[in-house]
Amino acid sequence: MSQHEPLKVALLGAGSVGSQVARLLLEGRDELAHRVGAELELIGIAVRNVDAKRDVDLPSELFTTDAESLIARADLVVELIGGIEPARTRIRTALERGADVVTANKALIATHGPELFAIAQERGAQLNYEAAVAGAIPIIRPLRDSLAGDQVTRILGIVNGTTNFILDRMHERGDSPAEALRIATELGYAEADPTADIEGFDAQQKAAILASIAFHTTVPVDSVYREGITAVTSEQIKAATRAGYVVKLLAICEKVQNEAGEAAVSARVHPALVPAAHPLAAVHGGNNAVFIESMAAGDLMFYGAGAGGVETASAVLGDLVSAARRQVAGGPGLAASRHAELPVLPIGEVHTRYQIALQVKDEPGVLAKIAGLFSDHGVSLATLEQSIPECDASASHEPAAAHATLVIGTHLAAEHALDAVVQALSSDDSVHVVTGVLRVESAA
Ligand SMILES: NC(=O)C1=CN([C@@H]2O[C@H](COP(=O)(O)OP(=O)(O)OC[C@H]3O[C@@H](n4cnc5c(N)ncnc54)[C@H](O)[C@@H]3O)[C@@H](O)[C@H]2O)C=CC1
Ligand SMILES: N[C@@H](CC=O)C(=O)O
Ligand code: NA
Repeated sequence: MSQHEPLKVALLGAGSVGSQVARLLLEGRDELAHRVGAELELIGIAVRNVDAKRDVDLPSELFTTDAESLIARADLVVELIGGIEPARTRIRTALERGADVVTANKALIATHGPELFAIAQERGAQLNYEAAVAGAIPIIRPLRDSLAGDQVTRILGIVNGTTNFILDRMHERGDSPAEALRIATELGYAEADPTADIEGFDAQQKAAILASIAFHTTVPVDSVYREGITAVTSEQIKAATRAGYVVKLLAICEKVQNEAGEAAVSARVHPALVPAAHPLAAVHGGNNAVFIESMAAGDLMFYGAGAGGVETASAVLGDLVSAARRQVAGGPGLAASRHAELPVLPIGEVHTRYQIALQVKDEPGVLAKIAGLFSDHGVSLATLEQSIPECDASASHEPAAAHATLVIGTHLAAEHALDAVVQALSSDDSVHVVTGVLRVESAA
């Protein structure tokens, strides 16, 4: 590993996201050091009350109420206190010192982004904010970097996990909005003041950030039309369901033409009916999804956890590692780290489930024999479907074809074991032919 000095990381805030960032930084210290080329040393966590009870057990000596002196010693500052002040002043101080900053604070980026980016640029520092929009989902970087050569025409998405959770609960379980919000808050999805979620302010800030990046334009938060979900009733949800729709809080950012036919930007956030068959209708709980339409790439879709402490911490750490790599390398850093050098499994050692179709003799004892061939190789059967071809008596005087088609589903098995079963089946005199093997894949 490189001999680069450890990089000092100051964390501001130890709430839902901050405490998870601290935990992942401490638990992943060695691995992160390999990825960065230097240790990421968590030098302290600035909080309001060092004795407050927290969900995550963190070393008490890390806590301080003196954020200023922590920032003064840091190479990288992670701001996770939220809101405008003192977050804005702390980030300004850090950037003015030349430290890189990572934040999840969409309220701040949407309202004071230009001022902070200007300081960052002037001081040669980075201000990363992937977690500010759609939590764990990589969306800022793809929009800003990967699509930098394309023309984005429209963004349509669910960008607030709390309201998606509430609407989903109202729709799926008939929960009251208040009960659903209580659970969303317990799960760490809601803002410190959940009015930001339910009245659509949070989604409005995210829409302003997305539209600004996508359309290379300053999109003030107040120019984004906003309606929250507080006026959505369970009767409306039921009526929407009957008509084949689902109610979702959408953020829609578009490149349009104004009445004079000139290019313009429109951004709005409001509840809307989405057809039940639309992919957005299948976004449940605290998840988010963002569709991007662009001239060259066409349609792209991003989906995943839009809220939650540990999920959001993933995006924060990604930003942190990226900034730290630049500090170590004096540039973008490693294109791809290879330090783990794990063995790559041959296909025979891969475990999956299988569906095997075969034609067998239609006679007594065959099924038991075939089941035996599977169990001889340690492959256990999950499903078995048998069909016998119908015989058209008027077309032929021959006896009915004495074979049956079997479709067998297995539980998880190693590929080499499955190969052995197929070989055994192929050479068994009860089997006419193994007609096909498909692997059955599903989410982990
Ligand atoms: N919770 C989530 O799912 C997501 C949150 N975010 C953003 O991440 C940031 C943090 O959010 P959460 O962790 O959920 O909030 P939180 O309310 O759980 O945590 C904020 C913490 O900062 C502390 N704090 C407030 N003022 C402080 C100060 N002056 N100095 C030190 N600590 C102070 C609070 O006591 C609290 O412990 C916010 O900007 C939020 O919008 C972004 C994406 C997802
Ligand atoms: N409160 C926000 C948290 C993530 O940005 C949400 O519910 O989406
Ligand atoms: Na994100």
